[in-house]
Amino acid sequence: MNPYRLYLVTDDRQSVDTLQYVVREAVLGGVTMVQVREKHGDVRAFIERAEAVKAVLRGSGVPLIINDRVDVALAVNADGVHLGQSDMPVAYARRLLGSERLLGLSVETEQQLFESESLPIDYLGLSAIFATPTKTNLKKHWGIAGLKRALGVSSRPIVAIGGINEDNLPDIARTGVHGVALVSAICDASCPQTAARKLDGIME
Ligand SMILES: Cc1ncc(COP(=O)(O)OP(=O)(O)O)c(N)n1
Ligand SMILES: Cc1ncsc1CCOP(=O)(O)O
Ligand SMILES: [Mg+2]
Repeated sequence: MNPYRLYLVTDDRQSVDTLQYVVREAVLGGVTMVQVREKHGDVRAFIERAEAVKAVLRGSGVPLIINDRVDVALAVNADGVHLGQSDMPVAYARRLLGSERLLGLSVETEQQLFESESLPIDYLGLSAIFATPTKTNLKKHWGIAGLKRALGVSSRPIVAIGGINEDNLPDIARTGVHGVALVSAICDASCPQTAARKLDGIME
């Protein structure tokens, strides 16, 4: 099973109850991986919210990934970490995480894409495919052409992220990309389960 196919990234503006509801429903709808992304609270709140998601995921077989923070991932015994270009360097993270946990890295430029080939990571987050209100401090929009180029260059699984929804997903899926990561298309949906199921159907 490809764990990257439909990758939910959580919305840190949602309450813990909503967070748990969204994750539970999204898993029922076919999400294959969940990342807890917290950009505003303190580390204590991050751990509490990660534990809340972990409780929902227990027994589902869906891996729990922590955004940005290796310490939080270790504290809650998560399945992996997703790092950005200004987070802990991946060589340090890999040493702390060991070889079993998943380690993902955001790639925002062609240069970073080439450099990533020699890094001890499991997958790349190609950031961002399209403009998105969810994250506005983006270096570049790869578009479909950039995604195809990256797939031709990288030997690692690629997860496309940024502005992806059910309207543009068919074009992305046709590139053969390993997975797509989404925040608003699932977290803001009136029924996250139905949304995830539709997106999963398109990825198939
Ligand atoms: C799967 C995935 N890909 C890219 C990102 C973006 O990470 P980063 O560039 O570190 O930005 P923040 O998410 O930390 O704002 C991601 N989170 N997940
Ligand atoms: C975390 C992140 N990294 C690059 S774009 C993005 C946000 C994706 O959110 P959405 O799926 O709502 O566009
Ligand atoms: Mg980050």
